[in-house]
Amino acid sequence: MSGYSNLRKKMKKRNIYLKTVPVAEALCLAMDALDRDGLVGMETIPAHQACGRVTAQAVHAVCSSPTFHSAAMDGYALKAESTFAAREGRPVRLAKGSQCAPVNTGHPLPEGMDGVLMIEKAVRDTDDFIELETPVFPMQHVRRIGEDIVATELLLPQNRLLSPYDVGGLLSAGIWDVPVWEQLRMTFIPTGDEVLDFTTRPSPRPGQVIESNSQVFAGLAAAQGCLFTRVDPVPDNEDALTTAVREAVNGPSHVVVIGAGSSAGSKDFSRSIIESLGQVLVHGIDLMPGKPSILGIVGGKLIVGAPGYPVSAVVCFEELLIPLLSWLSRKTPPVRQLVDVELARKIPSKLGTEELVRLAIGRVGEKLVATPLGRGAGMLTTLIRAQGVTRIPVDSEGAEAASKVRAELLVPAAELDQTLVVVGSHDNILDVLGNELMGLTRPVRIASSHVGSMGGLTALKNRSALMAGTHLFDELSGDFNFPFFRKYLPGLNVACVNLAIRHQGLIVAKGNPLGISKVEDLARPEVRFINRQRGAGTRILLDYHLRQAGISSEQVNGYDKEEFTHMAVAVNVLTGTASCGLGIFAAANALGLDFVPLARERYDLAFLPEHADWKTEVALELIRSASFKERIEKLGGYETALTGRIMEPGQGLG
Ligand SMILES: Nc1nc2c(c(=O)[nH]1)N[C@H]1C(S)=C(S)[C@@H](COP(=O)(O)OP(=O)(O)OC[C@H]3O[C@@H](n4cnc5c(N)ncnc54)[C@H](O)[C@@H]3O)O[C@H]1N2
Ligand code: MOO
Repeated sequence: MSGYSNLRKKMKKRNIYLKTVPVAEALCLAMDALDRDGLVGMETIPAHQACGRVTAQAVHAVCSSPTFHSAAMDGYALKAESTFAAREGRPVRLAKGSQCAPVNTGHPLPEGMDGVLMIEKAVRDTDDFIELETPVFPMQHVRRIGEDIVATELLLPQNRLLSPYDVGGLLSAGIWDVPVWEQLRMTFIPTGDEVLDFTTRPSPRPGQVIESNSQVFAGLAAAQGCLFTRVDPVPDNEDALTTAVREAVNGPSHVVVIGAGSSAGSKDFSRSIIESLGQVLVHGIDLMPGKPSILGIVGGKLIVGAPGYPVSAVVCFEELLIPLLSWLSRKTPPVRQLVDVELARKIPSKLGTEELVRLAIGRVGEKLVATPLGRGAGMLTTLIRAQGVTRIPVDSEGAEAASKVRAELLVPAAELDQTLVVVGSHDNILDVLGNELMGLTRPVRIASSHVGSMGGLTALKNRSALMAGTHLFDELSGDFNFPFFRKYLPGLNVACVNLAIRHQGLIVAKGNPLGISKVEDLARPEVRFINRQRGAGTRILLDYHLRQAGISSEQVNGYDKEEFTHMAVAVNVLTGTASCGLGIFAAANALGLDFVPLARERYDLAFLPEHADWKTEVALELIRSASFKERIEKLGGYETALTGRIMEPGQGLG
């Protein structure tokens, strides 16, 4: 009984009444509630330090520029009318001192002079006189007083984001101090018992997480011209967090962010604390990730409850904080470039919520191809790997593979042309290749999508990848890849370069407690297998070995359980979810697992020569290099006898 009532009490405390609103509405609610002029004051700062700041008032020029008539060229100042008679072959002579005077660019024009002859136009130049054959018209090569800036004129209006050019203009106009809006200040309060202060360089134990969101926010805030303070992480204790929030609100910051604790957990206090100190304006936006974001107001300051998951936190920053910081600082919010991209894989989506999906984007021929990245809100690497983001509308169930979607770019468009799209089977060698390509004078970035060898061939066929990682073994011929090219890419001229011969084997727990030593062991009832997805070369290899051993798939416990990568298979073994899986040595090695070698196979990169571009060429050249071979050998579990060679049909492992 008492257990029940405790739980009910806890449930009552939980914020299960989250009511989501569209992002635009959330922003309006915050803008309506905040007194911007009261919150963000004006200050006067030295003009030379004002780049990136926003003028709070109109700025008028104090002095003109130039402040005097000035020579625009090196040459001779003179009276224009004294030169009117000059013609080719009928030079006019002017005495130095009385009729003309030497001037350099920028010098004041001597009294009584109104034009400048460029020095190279003087057909004779002696100690006493010059001669010219072309007339000078009045004010020729002269910069007049106030040509650029006229004293008293409006130089810059209010709410102008000051550029380096503006600073130049301010100084030229004799303005030493400039009225600007205060620079926004943000305090970030990381929360959570499990959250470790990164400044102590901690080693996380199970249940612990290294605090990183504050530093992501620090960088994002700096990019918005906002000063940033992080306080030490606060444990999941309502009183301690309330104190931290109160202190932050009483401090100099205009914006206070509580990192995590925004959702419905029994220790998620952000909402109740904001309610106790001020007002919650929004709890929940119609957007995933980032849904449980909170906007509130305490003591006239903006207070934000950012979700704890890194991707959700970033969405909260990008969708809510950037528009609000821009508004508070009177800046125009940044706009991302839009491009149409073709999806390399389908994006399923739930009806009822708008979803943001990050994309790895690269140019393949005429089109931009996008691979949807994982959607876990905790996947920081999706932020690292993305070049764009697409929005799946609230009323959509997603987008199909090969369909076009609109993407917002997170990088300059030119970067997409430097990206080599590799689709297909994944191997750690691709990471080595990716790293080496970035070291070139003209760096190439790899965007790789792991859809298995067959998926890679489909991508080549659809011209949505430049290269495809493939290791398809044909048991009839004993050859790799070519029999599959003939069958699935008929009529296409497909070439392939070998990256390595790699060792595939059974990945088992450290010490191999079940004594798994051969493929026959997979039929033992106590062995729980973890398979690869259909179309993966590794799965085809498994099926071959099962057939050789006379074992049907039904006999393998776990045959239907699929993972998409070697590492995911290894993780299943590490956590005990499975006792065994087929994969490469590198994956077992990375997680300290044991490896029972089963087969040697060719891991190649396939490409269409007539579709290849400079990036393909650069990659091929690098793969052929001796240093690349050396790096592969260092990984262990690979042989490099064929590395860099263009393969021939029927070559097998020879
Ligand atoms: N029953 C429900 N559960 C959850 C809901 C919901 O609606 N009902 N919403 C889910 C969604 S969506 C999100 S997003 C998260 C938001 O979680 P919180 O804001 O409450 O954050 P925590 O649970 O405390 O942490 C989540 C996750 O993030 C890690 N974390 C926290 N702070 C940091 C930091 N500064 N740096 C790096 N990582 C951090 C934390 O350890 C957790 O792993 O809630 C869902 N749950
Ligand atoms: O909205 Mo949460 O931010 O999906 O992950």
